[in-house]
Amino acid sequence: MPRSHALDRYRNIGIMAHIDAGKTTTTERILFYTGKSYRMGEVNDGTAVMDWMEQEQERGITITSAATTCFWRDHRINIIDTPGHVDFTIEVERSLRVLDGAVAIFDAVAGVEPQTETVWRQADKYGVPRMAFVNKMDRVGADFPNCVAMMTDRLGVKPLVLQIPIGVEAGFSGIVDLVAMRATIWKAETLGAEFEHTDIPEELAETAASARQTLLEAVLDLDEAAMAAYLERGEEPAPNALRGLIRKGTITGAVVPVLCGSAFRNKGIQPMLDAVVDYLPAPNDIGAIKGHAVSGDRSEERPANDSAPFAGLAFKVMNDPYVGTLTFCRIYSGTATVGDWMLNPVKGEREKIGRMLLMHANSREDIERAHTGDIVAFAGLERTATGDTLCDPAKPIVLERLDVPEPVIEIVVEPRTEADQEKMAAALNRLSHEDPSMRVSVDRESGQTVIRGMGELHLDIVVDRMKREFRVDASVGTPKVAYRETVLRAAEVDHTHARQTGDRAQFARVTLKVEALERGAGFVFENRAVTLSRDFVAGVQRGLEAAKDSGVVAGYPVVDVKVTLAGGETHDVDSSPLAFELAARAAFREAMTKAAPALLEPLMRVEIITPDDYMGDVIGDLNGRRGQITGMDQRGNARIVTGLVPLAAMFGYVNSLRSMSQGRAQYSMQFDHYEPVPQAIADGVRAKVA
Ligand SMILES: Nc1nc2c(ncn2[C@@H]2O[C@H](COP(=O)(O)OP(=O)(O)OP(=O)(O)O)[C@@H](O)[C@H]2O)c(=O)[nH]1
Repeated sequence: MPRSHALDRYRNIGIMAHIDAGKTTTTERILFYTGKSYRMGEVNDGTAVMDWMEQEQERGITITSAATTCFWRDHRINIIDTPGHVDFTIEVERSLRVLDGAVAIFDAVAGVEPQTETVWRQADKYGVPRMAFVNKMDRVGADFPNCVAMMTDRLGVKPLVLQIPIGVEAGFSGIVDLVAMRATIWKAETLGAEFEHTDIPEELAETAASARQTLLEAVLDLDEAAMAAYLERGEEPAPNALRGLIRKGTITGAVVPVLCGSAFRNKGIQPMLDAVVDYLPAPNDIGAIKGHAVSGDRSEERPANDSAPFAGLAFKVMNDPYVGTLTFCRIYSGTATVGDWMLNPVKGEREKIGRMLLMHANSREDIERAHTGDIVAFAGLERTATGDTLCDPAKPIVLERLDVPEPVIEIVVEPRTEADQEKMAAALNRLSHEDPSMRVSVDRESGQTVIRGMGELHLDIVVDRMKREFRVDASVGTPKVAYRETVLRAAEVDHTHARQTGDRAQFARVTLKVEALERGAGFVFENRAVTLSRDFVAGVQRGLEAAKDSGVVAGYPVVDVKVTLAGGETHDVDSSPLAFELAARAAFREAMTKAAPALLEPLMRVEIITPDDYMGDVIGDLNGRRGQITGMDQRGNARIVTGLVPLAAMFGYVNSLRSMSQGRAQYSMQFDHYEPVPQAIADGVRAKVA
């Protein structure tokens, strides 16, 4: 089966936005105009095509990213939906990891909101070229220039304004295209499917001319030859040449094209699709995909073409009631055919392609062959988890994994019956396969199952799915902060494990040093005991792996610590890997105790938007929550307060804020960093655990 479109006619894009900016509505409109969905869904009545998970419909938010394929101007556009809620960071990460370009949606009233900023930085990390769509131009208070100014201030980007709105709020009717220098007006009665091109309205002529000049200067700045032609001969690039220059600047990240519209009022979507085709990169614009060899650090890469060996990244695993496991994979090089064997080099397992599906928002299509640039779903793979590579068994490569954020909140779940116990274990195993940002562990002492995640909403949804999809009956504890432990100083201990059990003796002696590492460094082990055999060192490592799960302050996982095995002593007969494992565990605890152990708590970055009247109360309340105010700002007639507040003090904040402001203030919150807990609070946490 040949490919339907040449690789340069592919666009793998994501749509990113702050919650409620209108991502789902925009995606809906795209599917409508590209002919893939026959009924226009409305988020408000829960019929949106992309939001098909039960919980999503009930809660009216987009949780999982669905990949869908549509066609525009003889290009194949694969859209990967990304959630806007920060609790689903991992969904954003995994989408960004496989995208070639993104459309960022802004609310024309709110401008750049905190979550947009977060997602924007994540996209920076992956080097994803972007364009901006300023949505909701029909809303009261819509302010296009303000939104553009905020992109410069908050995101530090160079916005390239390609359109200006015609009218605003209820009078918003179309746009002026500054590249073609003409107006586009939508006919309301045809759900935005029809529009006409007209001359630029007279009252906008001057504004348009000056905006065009700004655009021209910014673009010419990117290309010396074009600039020379303009300066020396007064030649303005023709529209197509101008588009070429804009495309170049977008792909290098030098500029961010800015468009506007109103998805809800069916305006601005078709030019946005044109811009996706004109300015966002094709897979072959991105270059070869990088990875490394299965063993060792040797780097490897694969070119983006069908004749290279197959390599793809599994970026989403989900359970489908009809098909079973669906593994979404972005193909970076080569082709995949039903019946082929693939290697999962991370797991060292082979998987056979039994069935391959192309996903549309509300239907799926069985395909025999997939090509470079495609995003497909393999059905029935059992061993591959989110983030794993799939590749040609004869040419193994491991592609870079996703960054998985650390969980900050935890709950205890207890199955009601023995049968539920088994079902729960299976359900949690399955769910953590799908979602690497959710961690499950069993407390060694209490035997209780603990689920850790990114926020209250994240855990709510995990529990909800466990109950509904897997029919597990379980009691669920209240969410608690996922504390961590670390050390503030260094300490070295020498520990001997010598025990006589029956007629068998055990002996191991280790010298361990623990020291503090910077935040986010994790847990690092170094072996300097050159005389110890490899088996014994492996025993030490096993002991440390077990011991680091439960620190000496209150039994929380230990992070940002380096442990050095500085020396060891063996006995000819009585030493064994197990003896070293036990010695290391005891030595680690002893060393931690001597190295000023401390409890770490997650600090959240909080932004509150409140009417002036409640500003004092909001700040007073934040202070009472051990909050540290980091900024105050004015947006329109609202005040914006930003601060760092311990997560422990933020439970139930939504209700407090509501009653404090008569429901008029809003907030958003996201994890910032871990920090040592003040002594008095640490004592409280310890007392609760003991
Ligand atoms: N006035 C106006 N409202 C809009 C527009 N686009 C979307 N909305 C409304 O804004 C709300 C949020 O839109 P969604 O499309 O669900 O936003 P989202 O970004 O997908 O939100 P999540 O899925 O929750 O992340 C809905 O009530 C939409 O009807 C627009 O252009 N104008």
